[in-house]
Order: sequence, then structure tokens, then C-alpha cells
Amino acid sequence: MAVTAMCIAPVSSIGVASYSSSSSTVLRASGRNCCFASLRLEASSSEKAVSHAFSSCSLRSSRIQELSRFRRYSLVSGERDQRGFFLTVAAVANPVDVNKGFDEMIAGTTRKYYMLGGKGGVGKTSLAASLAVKFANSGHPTLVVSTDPAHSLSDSFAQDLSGGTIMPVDGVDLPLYAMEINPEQAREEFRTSVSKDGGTGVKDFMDSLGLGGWVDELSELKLGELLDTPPPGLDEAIAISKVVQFMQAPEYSKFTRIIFDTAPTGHTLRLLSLPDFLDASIGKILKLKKKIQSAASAIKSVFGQENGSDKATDKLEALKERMIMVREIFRNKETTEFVIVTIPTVMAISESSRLKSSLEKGGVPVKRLIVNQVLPPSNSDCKFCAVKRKDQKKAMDLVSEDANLKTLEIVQSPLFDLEIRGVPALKFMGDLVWR
Ligand SMILES: Nc1ncnc2c1ncn2[C@@H]1O[C@H](COP(=O)(O)OP(=O)(O)OP(=O)(O)O)[C@@H](O)[C@H]1O
Repeated sequence: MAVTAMCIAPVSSIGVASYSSSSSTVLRASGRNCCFASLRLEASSSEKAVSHAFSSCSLRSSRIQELSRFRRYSLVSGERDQRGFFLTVAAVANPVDVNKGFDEMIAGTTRKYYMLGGKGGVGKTSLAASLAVKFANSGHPTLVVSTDPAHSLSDSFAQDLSGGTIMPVDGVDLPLYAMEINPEQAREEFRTSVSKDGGTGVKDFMDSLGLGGWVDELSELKLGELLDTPPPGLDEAIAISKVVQFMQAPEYSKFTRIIFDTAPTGHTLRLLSLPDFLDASIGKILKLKKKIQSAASAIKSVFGQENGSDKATDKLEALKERMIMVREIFRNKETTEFVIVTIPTVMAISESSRLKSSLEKGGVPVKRLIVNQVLPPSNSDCKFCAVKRKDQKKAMDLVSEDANLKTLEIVQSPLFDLEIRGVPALKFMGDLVWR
């Protein structure tokens, strides 16, 4: 078959990184090679043609040896115009080089939870969205949820997901759903429902019974303060507990993979300590309420008064139970994995080390560290790139020396030359990272 091929410039419209022939590059990800290019084919887009075109266009002769390692080609996108086919192709190394980590992630149909967390701006959302696309492509009905108050899931999927409900991801024939929970709104809903049903009325109720002495004790319980000026992390805890509540409903039983795109590290750490804190606070409230109720029933038996509403207590009890469930989910090694996302800088890696240590103390299972935005190797580094690369290497060395991090599986994700937005780009990223 006569195939003429040439590498052409990046195609921003499809949002996938690509290289022109002069800068064609082999990307190394965690010792595994991969590369990708855009090509124009005059003939068919059969795998053979793509393979031939790819090999003839993208690598210099000194790289021919390496080229033989690129056996698996996948078409990231393709479209036809007057001049033929225009393709973006990804190639990865021999299957022997491929990390088997993802096989373990997709194994089984019992529900699994993945929480992606790390410092602000390191790529948590992009990686969470790409993992969701990858799971869905592997046949898992998948839900990706953002509980970060500063959402970017909508931007990542290039679709409005801000409704606070589960929405199918547009334009893909995949079992893939996404949801952005507005944590502040979730807290407000909870707060309103509790006070409407008599939550703040616990105090009024006591006053009405002439039990003002209890008020001082109540003021130490911190619940009012908790809802008025919530500690950072409470919003997210309520948001996650809301998702857990959803997930118990039969119509959501289909989801076998649920991914949480969480807020930056500080929030996550506080979130982990919240179930214990709330358990203690709510436990105290409930204990006090019981005492009041027994006092109230004594009064009632004398004066025949009606007792106050217990709905607020029930809501608190339900929140407490959900919090305990969230804590159990976080700590369950069989069903949950917290994936730390970082970038190759000393600051980010130091923070990841602290995060790993805190997660470990909290009993949260962690297996993988994704180092995102690693500069791909190049034959012709500019001065800036050479310095940057050296700097990144220093940070990577830190990972292998760090007692908290070196036991983790380290996965590198390359820095792309275009923004990763929309499903085709996320698929491309996911195929490179989650292997
Ligand atoms: N490997 C990458 N190559 C190039 N750009 C990237 C890569 N990973 C992420 N980005 C870009 O970096 C920006 C931040 O990414 P993202 O929103 O995924 O980070 P985040 O950790 O979720 O941020 P936040 O903490 O603000 O929620 C986005 O513009 C995203 O497209």
C-alpha cells in the first residue's frame, strides 16, 4: 500500500499533545516508553498503514532501534478532509514493558473507591478524570465526583457538571458519569434542615422546660459553632457523606468504580480527622439530648406537656453514622485506595511525604504516587529545559530517598504541550498513565 506520511503541527482543536517531525520525541514514563504524533495519511487508516507512517515520520534514524519497541498503536482521534485522513496516534512500548498496576485496579466487579489528592494545582482533577475514562473504557460503570470547593471537573470534561447531581458524560458511549458537589451548599442544606426541624431548638427546648442550666453545657459541645463557622474540611466531609448516602440507593448500585477528586492536601488531612471529631461532638450532643429527654419526660408526666421534635436528633444521628461509614470506607484496604498526586518539585514532594505519613497514621491505604508533569526527554533541549530537567531529576531523587514515599509504586505522567481537556485528550492521558 502506498502511504505517504508527514508529521504536522499540534492540533489544538482536539486538545491532544502532538509533535512535528523536527521535535518528535520519545516520552519515558516510569521507565516505559511511549510516543505520539499527528500524521496525515493519503490511504487507509489500517493499523499497518498507521504503523508504517508513524515509523517513517516520527523518529530519526538514530532512534530506529528504539522504534522496534513501539508495537502497540492506538488511534487517539481521526478525521477525514479533502487531503485524506488526519490522525493522532499514540504508540506505547512492548507489552513486556507495560506496568501491570492497572490490571489490579480494574480487576473484579465489587465496588472500589479511588481518592486522588495532593497539593493544589498538581493535576488531581485531570488524573481523576483520565482514570474515570480509563475505567469506563474497561467496562466499569464509573462515577467521578469532585468534592473540591474550587471545582474543575467541568473544565476537565469541557461540560457543565455543576448541577450537584449525577450526569452522564457527553459525547461518549461509555458508562461514565460525573458530579460536582458544592460542599458549601451541602453544608447549608444540612444546617437548614437541622435547624428547621429543631436543631437550634435543642436550646429553645431546654429553655422552654426551664432547664437553662443545660445551656452552658451545650455551648461546650461546639455543634452550633461547627455549623456557623465550620472548620475547613467539614464541607467536604458533608459532601462525601452525601455521596455515600446516594451510593446506598439501589439506582446507584451499578457503579463499580467511584473516583473522588478531592480538595488540596490541607483539606484532605482535616477531612480525615473529622469523622472522629464529629463522632465525639455528635455523640456528646446525643448523650445530652437523652438526659434532657428523660428530664423532659419526668416534667411531662407531671404537667402533661408535649415533648419537642426528635427530627434534628435523628438527622445528627444519621450524619454521625454516615461519617463513621465514610471513615470505614477511607480505611478499607479491600475497597479503597488513596492515590497521591504530585509534581517533580522539592516542595510538592516534601508535602506528598507528609501527606503519606498522615494517611498512614489515619489508616488510609496508599499504594501509588503519581508524579505528574515530568518533562519528556528531548534531543535538543533549550537552556531553560535543560535546567528544568535537572531540577526535576533532583526532586525525583528525593522520592527514591524518602522513607515515606519510596515504598510506593511511582508512576510518571509526562508534561503535555497542550492542555488536557475533553474526553479524547483524557483518554490519551489515561492510556499513558494508568497502565
Ligand atoms: N501532565 C500535564 N501536562 C500538561 N498540563 C497539565 C498536566 N496535568 C495537569 N495539567 C494542567 O494543569 C492545570 C491544573 O490541573 P488540574 O486542575 O488537574 O489540577 P488540580 O490539582 O486538580 O488543581 P486544584 O488543586 O486547583 O483542584 C490544568 O490547566 C491542567 O490542564
